[in-house]
Amino acid sequence: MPQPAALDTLPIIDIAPFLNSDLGNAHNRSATAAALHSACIGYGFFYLDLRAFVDPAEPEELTRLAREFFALSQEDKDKISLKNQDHARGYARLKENVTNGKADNHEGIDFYKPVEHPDKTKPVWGENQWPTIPLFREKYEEWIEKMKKLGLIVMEAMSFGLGMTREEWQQLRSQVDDSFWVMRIIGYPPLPNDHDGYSCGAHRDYGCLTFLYADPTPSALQVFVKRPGVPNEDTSGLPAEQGLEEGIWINADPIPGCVVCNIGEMWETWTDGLYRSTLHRVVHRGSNYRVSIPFFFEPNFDALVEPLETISRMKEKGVAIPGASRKSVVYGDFLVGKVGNNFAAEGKGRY
Ligand SMILES: O=C(O)CCC(=O)C(=O)O
Ligand SMILES: [Fe+2]
Repeated sequence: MPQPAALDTLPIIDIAPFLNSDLGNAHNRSATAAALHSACIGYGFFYLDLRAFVDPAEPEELTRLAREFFALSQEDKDKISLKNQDHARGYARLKENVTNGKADNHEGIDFYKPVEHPDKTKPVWGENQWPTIPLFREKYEEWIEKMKKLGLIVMEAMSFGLGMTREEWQQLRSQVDDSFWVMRIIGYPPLPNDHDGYSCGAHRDYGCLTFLYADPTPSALQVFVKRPGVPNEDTSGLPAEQGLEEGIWINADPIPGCVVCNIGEMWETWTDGLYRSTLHRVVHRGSNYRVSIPFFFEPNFDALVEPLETISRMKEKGVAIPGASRKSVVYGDFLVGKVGNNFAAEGKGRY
């Protein structure tokens, strides 16, 4: 029997056992690794309890700084427009981002890993543009360093969950140890009833791991959970190939001390479809101005992403692997294919 929507909540996973190398906590590590594995198979989304890793005051300060930026005049915000740069790094106005052909009701700033020899005529190869608000850059750079560390920690925990050998983990680690990360700061005014689209339309994240901290606004981020037998009553705005999928939208409301984590499309290649990147969207109908600050921990720009050895072993053992949903790819080529279009497109579209 399908479960009623109210019972569906995402699992909460404590990353603490992977924060130090205390050999005594092998048991807790296995529990965390197993929880990650089943969350990736069942949802592609979960909460990560980070209380042992970050002080909750830190991300709160970041959303405060973000609000200070979004409260500036349009003219001042446009000073760091992504159009000054490579059309990816910088500020995008309200409705400038387009998902599934519809304008998203948000504004935001994107920062990418800095590159040597920047060239703003090349997709994603320009320079970051920082607001001049005091401490803005310093505080965000501290958070980026933390999220990069967290990315490697979660990846290592996932490698245990997938039964990878230590050598295989080192090989995977070498594909993500110079992550081509993205730090995104998003501001959402309330969604007007007559807006043709969403606060952020349904999409999958395309990379590796997303760590999303959001202010406490409830009922904004929604995750599409497959439920065979439950016809999706709300297919509007879904990508065309998803329109017939059976399932429900569940809320992923913020939990104090946690970030929401989801896996991107590169995991579909690594696991030959065992882990799937899950659709999500933002429908913010409340009356406040919502701020979220997702950090995208991505593979290295030149990483060749292809199915992992451990998946072949699972197949030999009879584990049902859905099969390649996407081809092996060099991450940077894949990324440029996604965001490079922004050069040509009228509206910017990330997904
Ligand atoms: O703001 C949110 O809650 C989600 C944003 C998101 O999904 C994205 O930027 O990829
Ligand atoms: Fe997303």
